[in-house]
Amino acid sequence: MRSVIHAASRIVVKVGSSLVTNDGKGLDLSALARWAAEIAELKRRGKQVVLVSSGAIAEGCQRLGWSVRPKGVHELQAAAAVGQMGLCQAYETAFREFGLKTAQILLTHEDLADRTRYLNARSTLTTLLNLNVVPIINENDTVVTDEIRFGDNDTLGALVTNLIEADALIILTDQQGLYTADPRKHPDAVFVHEAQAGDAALEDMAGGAGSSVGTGGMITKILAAKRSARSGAATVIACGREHDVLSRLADGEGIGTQLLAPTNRMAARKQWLADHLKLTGRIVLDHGAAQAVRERGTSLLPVGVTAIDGDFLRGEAVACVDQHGEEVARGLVNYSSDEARLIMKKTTREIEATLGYMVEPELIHRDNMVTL
Ligand SMILES: Nc1ncnc2c1ncn2[C@@H]1O[C@H](COP(=O)(O)OP(=O)(O)O)[C@@H](O)[C@H]1O
Ligand SMILES: N[C@@H](CCC(=O)OP(=O)(O)O)C(=O)O
Repeated sequence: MRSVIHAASRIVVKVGSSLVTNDGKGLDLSALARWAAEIAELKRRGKQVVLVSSGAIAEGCQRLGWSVRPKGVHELQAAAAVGQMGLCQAYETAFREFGLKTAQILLTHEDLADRTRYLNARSTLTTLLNLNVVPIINENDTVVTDEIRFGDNDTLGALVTNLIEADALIILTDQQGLYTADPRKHPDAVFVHEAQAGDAALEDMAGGAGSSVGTGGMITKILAAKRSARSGAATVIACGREHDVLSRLADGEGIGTQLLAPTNRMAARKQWLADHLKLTGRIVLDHGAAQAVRERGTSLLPVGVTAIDGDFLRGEAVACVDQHGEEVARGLVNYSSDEARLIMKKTTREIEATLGYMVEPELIHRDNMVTL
């Protein structure tokens, strides 16, 4: 098995809390120095690298002298604020050794869910890459509330992979990769060298976090691979403690678990829609409309809509469901929920007569829609 990393030119590397903080015992500075050396080597080979690093909360707890991770959101946020300083200082120092500049980017779910902020984040990241800077990304833990958290950085890594249309996501963790079951609990579990990202069988193999330091476990890594595959990016899950892991992957060595993506790449705009986690409403389609959207990817006309749930504005993202409540598609609406309620079930000709104007004949244009 030859590693896909050999041919990848833009790579997102995610390092988990369990590695960065040496199982919660403060930042593992020697590990950070090793990854900096390896990333510098990848850059020397002409690859662009974005680093997604966890560890702020664990480092913050260490600095605050808290031996047990607190449960309260505000304590966790305070710990993240303290720890993020340490994390950035450590990376800045480590990369400076190799003449590389770093940039801190803290993202929230909302930054990637909003079209304008998403495009801004993408432009800033690609500008930094063109300036030969290593962007170091973490979740903006201090401002997010529970409902909108990525929670684990595997999901964030996948969204960043899609955001910058990277060729590959490398998730470094404390295991060699994916096993058929959690090796901490099942020592006889078998190692999985290669699979298709999105294969449902993988989700059954993967369990939760093995330590009290990590948050997602293997399941979030498998789901991150599935998400990254939507933009055509492959994912490699490998052990961050393995000697020269990144350079060996770049040499083509088949270490870790390789999760392959289909070769056709979804257009960036549709990809963004698929990642648009925050939906503001629901549109119920009649049988014919659901079939047309599902099978032929057509635009959604008001005439095919039987109900509107929720309050949304023009341009917001909504789910399109069939009569059984099953999600068929997601898309950006051309009309607000108030307008949509007035024009649903009506033909194109009736839109202007009802509203006094017509923005577009479609409620959702197919260019702004992704079928699921
Ligand atoms: N099928 C599996 N294969 C490998 N590891 C698994 C599996 N299921 C659960 N795990 C657990 O997932 C852990 C890695 O996830 P996590 O602790 O969240 O680390 P990180 O901080 O790197 O994200 C492993 O230590 C392991 O115990
Ligand atoms: N943003 C958090 C990281 C969350 C987390 O632990 O993620 P993971 O490394 O996937 O287990 C932090 O920096 O502490």
